[in-house]
Amino acid sequence: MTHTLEVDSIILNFGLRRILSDIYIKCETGKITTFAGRNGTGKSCLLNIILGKLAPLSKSVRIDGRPIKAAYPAINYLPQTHFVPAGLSTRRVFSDYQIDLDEFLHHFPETKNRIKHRFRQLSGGERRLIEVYILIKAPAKFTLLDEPFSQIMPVQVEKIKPIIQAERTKGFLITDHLYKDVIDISDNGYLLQAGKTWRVRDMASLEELQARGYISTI
Ligand SMILES: Nc1ncnc2c1ncn2[C@@H]1O[C@H](COP(=O)(O)OP(=O)(O)OP(=O)(O)O)[C@@H](O)[C@H]1O
Repeated sequence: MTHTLEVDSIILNFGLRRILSDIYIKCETGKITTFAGRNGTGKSCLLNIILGKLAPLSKSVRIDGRPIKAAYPAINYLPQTHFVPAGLSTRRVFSDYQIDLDEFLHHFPETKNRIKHRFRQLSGGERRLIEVYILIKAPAKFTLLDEPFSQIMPVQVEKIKPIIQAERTKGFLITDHLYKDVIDISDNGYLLQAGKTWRVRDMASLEELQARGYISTI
């Protein structure tokens, strides 16, 4: 059965400044949805509204047509900042989140010698890789990934993309400035500009994103 996450009727102001006003996003299980937009347009704010962490003047967040009272456990979220407690041993991180360490090492054998360290002893990129992997694998109907590819080595980004694609029971909503990587795996997408979302009919052609000035035509 396909599940649907829909967001609309959002009005968000900070002081006199209107950040979000004309929003519609639909995310379905089995699909990867890109949520693009320039710095400061309000992408993280919208993700936080979906999660119930930020209260706008109005909002409607629905799963299968019904307004949700709480995001957890249906919706998981990868923030831009590190979320795993740094004092844990790296092995403990995998066991606490109930994620198969051997499978992770199968995908990323280059990290094998790093697993014996505490999480805080890993580099920012190594921590980010593990946090992204945990969120991709953790059970949820919908997973919101805020900038999952930043800080991660390009060769590892190439490995992460098919891992996301393989999680076909989930719906992913992904924002990332490395738009080529997200578009590469996305089924549909939206562009946030001037407080409004625009549905992008054909992400792969890049023409609509160029026409709206999100990416350069060169
Ligand atoms: N608590 C707040 N008070 C006032 N302004 C805020 C607050 N939080 C965010 N903003 C402003 O709202 C705008 C949208 O912020 P947001 O972080 O959602 O942008 P973004 O699209 O996620 O940016 P980026 O791509 O750089 O992460 C920004 O101009 C930001 O400065």
